[in-house]
Amino acid sequence: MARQPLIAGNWKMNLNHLEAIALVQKVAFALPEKYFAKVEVAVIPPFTDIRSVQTLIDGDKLLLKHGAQDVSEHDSGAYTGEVSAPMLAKLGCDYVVVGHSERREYHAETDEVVNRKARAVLKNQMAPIVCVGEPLEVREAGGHVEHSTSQLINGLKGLKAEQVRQVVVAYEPVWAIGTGKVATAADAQEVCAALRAALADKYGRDIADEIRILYGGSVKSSNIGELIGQTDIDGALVGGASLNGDEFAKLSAMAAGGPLP
Ligand SMILES: O=C(CO)COP(=O)(O)O
Repeated sequence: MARQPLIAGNWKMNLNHLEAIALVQKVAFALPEKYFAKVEVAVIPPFTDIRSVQTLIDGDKLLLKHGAQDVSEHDSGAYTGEVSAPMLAKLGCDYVVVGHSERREYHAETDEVVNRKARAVLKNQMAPIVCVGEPLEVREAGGHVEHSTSQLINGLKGLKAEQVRQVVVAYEPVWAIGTGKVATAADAQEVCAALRAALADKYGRDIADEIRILYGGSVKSSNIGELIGQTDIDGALVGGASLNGDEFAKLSAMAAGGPLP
């Protein structure tokens, strides 16, 4: 079964809501509708931008999807500063990133936390983008496959097979994030294939074949073609390059199989 590629732009902590509107308009203007038949394109802005982005997408019937970068594991209550999955669902979010390495590193998120967040997202009919990936010292010691597969299997613990089907996986080697140092297509494929094999082991081949596995780490329009040409890479989680509307549109068009006119 063919998996539809997904290009998701993780804006991280960039752009206020006015800048967000300008960027979404730019992407929508630069990327003709016909490309959306071949690639799903999502923007993942900061929480404070989501309402503006949702209003624009809905109002102009744009084909872009949108999501959030994080979520609380709790549904409601005395959790000052947190944003819940029901709140994000109400804002029409399609995707929620969980377990990004920046959250794991700066906010001490463990696999158990990531697992509870993924469950909260699924319970509210959105798709979690579960991020995994090794730091440089693990890669240098040769433990990258083991590290990433174990993060994934722990992150999905206790989910039913029909929930696992909704999950998107993102392999983001920490050493390739924001460094300009993209993993070679072969390196990325090695880990993405291992992640799919681990999913097949645990949930069966049919489910593993349905799940989209993205690569993330210094993805640009100039390298997406080679990455997406790999058997087990179904798109990208894009940081820096998603902040430039023309570049993000170009990158998305490349993932759809052809350059922009
Ligand atoms: O962390 C990333 C996306 O979630 C990747 O960021 P860069 O594309 O800026 O390397």
